[in-house]
Amino acid sequence: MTNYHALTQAEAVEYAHGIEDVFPDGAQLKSREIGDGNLNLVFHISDPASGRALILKQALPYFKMLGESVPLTLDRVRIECEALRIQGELCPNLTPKVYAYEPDLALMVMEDLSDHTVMRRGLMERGCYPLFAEHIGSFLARTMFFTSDLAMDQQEKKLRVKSFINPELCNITEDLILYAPYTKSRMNIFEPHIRDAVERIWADKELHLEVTLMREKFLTKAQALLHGDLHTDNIFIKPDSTKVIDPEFAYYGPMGFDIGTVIANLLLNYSGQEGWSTDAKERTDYRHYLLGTVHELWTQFELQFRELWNGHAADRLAKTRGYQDLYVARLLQDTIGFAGAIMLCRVHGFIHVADIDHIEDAAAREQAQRIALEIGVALIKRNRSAHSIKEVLDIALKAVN
Ligand SMILES: Nc1ncnc2c1ncn2[C@@H]1O[C@H](COP(=O)(O)OP(=O)(O)O)[C@@H](O)[C@H]1O
Ligand SMILES: CSC[C@H]1O[C@H](OP(=O)(O)O)[C@H](O)[C@@H]1O
Repeated sequence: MTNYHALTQAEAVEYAHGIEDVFPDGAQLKSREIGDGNLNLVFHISDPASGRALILKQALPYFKMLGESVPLTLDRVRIECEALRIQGELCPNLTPKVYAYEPDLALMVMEDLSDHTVMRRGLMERGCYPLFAEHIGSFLARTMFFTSDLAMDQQEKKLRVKSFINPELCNITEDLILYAPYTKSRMNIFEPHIRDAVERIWADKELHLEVTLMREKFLTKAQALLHGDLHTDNIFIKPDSTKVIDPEFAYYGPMGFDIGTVIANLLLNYSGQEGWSTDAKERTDYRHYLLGTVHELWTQFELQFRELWNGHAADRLAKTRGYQDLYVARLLQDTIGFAGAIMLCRVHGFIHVADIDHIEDAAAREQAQRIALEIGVALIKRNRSAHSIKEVLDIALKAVN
């Protein structure tokens, strides 16, 4: 990438002028850098006169949140664009349109989704999204079924796996989610008031074995093309629309990781409710809504996944009696285990979530952290014996009662 340099606002505007069919000729464009994520520059470029806008996202060759001394591959933009292309073909209404990809500058240009809300923010304001479970169930079922060996020619799938080898970003997950939280690593960041709970996690050998088995799956199970980072900051939402962004962590991995990430983020918000409302009924009602969404999400996913399997499976053994049931049962177990691991790392690991960290009252924040740790540990320990999504709801209810 010899021509690579990080764009200035003025260069971003100039680049945006060249994108066809978005802005009228001679538009006076404005630019704002809105990148509040951990890794990239994001410019919002708009023409106030026509009301049109686009997003220009550029990767930096290092971890934005850690500084220039910690390098990070620019190849992640290729991965993100290619994943968005595949996801866009399979779920056109659930992904942003991509207008341009410029490998030399490690940038992409896409549809502006500012008319949607970032889902984490929406949940923190107790928003309800009646179509979310169906939409995300469809996204998960379609993107994962059609990229798996169930639906693809096995030779083509292997080439796909090769083009989504994403070692540096996978390494972030392998270390920060599936290793450090179980050790006295300096990558763990947590408040002193939960040290006793964290030390119990560090000492829990039964838990460590379960996480080791899940880590093995993440390292070795090339089951489907995953989004790889499907948390609620990467979902844009409004009552009638859901859009999934930012698949730069995409790789071929175990399907349960993506489903588990969505569920974990709903349960992290669930854990933080004491911090967001002083009204007990309001908290209970919203928790009820969140658990209903977890249940409906899995139900929708399972329904749609089975329908796709029955209508489109290409693998010559896919119709083997009992295979589909066993496959779905194992998927649920993986989902539950990964959901638990993602919850723990977002409480005492390196990267946290605003649903809990932004609670101002220290006692309410501590309560939220303890609830999330309790649910996370219980989900991980249940992963290999679980038979129903209802077990997740029971674990979550027990933690707040
Ligand atoms: N298509 C989009 N429309 C509107 N805002 C966006 C869009 N893509 C990203 N953003 C905003 O830019 C910020 C960072 O985006 P993201 O892709 O998550 O970057 P990172 O990969 O660094 O986390 C977030 O606030 C996100 O909401
Ligand atoms: C050290 S980066 C860790 C963290 O950052 C990613 O978040 P995002 O790109 O959405 O800001 C991802 O969740 C990783 O776990």
